[in-house]
Amino acid sequence: MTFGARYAAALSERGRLCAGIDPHASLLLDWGLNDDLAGLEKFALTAVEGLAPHVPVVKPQSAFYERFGSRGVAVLERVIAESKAAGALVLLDIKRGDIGSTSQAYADAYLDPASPLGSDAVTVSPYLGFGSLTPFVETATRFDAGLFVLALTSNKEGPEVQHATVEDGRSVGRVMLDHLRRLNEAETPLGSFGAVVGATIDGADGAGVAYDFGFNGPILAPGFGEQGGTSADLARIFGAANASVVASTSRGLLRKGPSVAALRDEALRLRDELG
Ligand SMILES: O=c1ccn([C@@H]2O[C@H](COP(=O)(O)O)[C@@H](O)[C@H]2O)c(=O)[nH]1
Repeated sequence: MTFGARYAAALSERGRLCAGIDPHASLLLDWGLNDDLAGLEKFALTAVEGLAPHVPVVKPQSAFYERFGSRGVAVLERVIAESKAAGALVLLDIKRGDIGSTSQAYADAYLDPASPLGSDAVTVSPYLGFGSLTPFVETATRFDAGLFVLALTSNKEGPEVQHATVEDGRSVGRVMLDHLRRLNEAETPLGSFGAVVGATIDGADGAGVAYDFGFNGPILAPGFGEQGGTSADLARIFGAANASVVASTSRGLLRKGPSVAALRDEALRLRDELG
């Protein structure tokens, strides 16, 4: 089953919340844990226990595990395995992108199910040119995995690059969405090539022209919660494409811990709010 098909099924079964599992040092301390390897492990696996059985997608942010070196990465491997076992799709947030030959090694590391870090999907950066992502696209296709391409990010600095225009007048963000539209053409129920579009953006390019998010692919909307994005913003930005959006929250949700029940209850509350 393709990633797009698994994603569509997961959203119809579990709603549209993506749970970010980001072990910030400050959150570890809030949970009464030390900012060390044992604290990381306790935090991450508690979050998995509270969230992964209930949400369609979990999104561990690799940086927070890499902070602890190889032993932190071993914790990330457990987060991936245990989240999958709980029935969630794992979207590993790595934002990788490089020349093609190196991209192939990243794709092998993160998309091959036989790899210890093999995930259902990863975030990738197209800013070495969309074509540099070809090894990711081919590897994702081979393994029925997915990609989420940074198109219109949630941070305020993004428009400097993403609203810049190319020769034919399209903004860079629109060019990325058009590439995804081509990759997802004719796929049912949904293609496997998604976009990252912040829940914080205003929905239009620098010239005020609204973006068309009907590219037949999954959409990850980070910035929901802590960064200010709301469910009303999602409806306004995405219109009919909102049905393919998972709204991603990390800190806002994780602050409800360390109680497993409180994490679950907040995830279910947000799921209901998102509709
Ligand atoms: O445009 C983007 C792309 C990715 N992110 C990531 O999402 C989470 C957001 O965490 P919050 O605590 O809910 O703010 C984090 O892992 C970012 O690296 C993003 O925020 N914006």
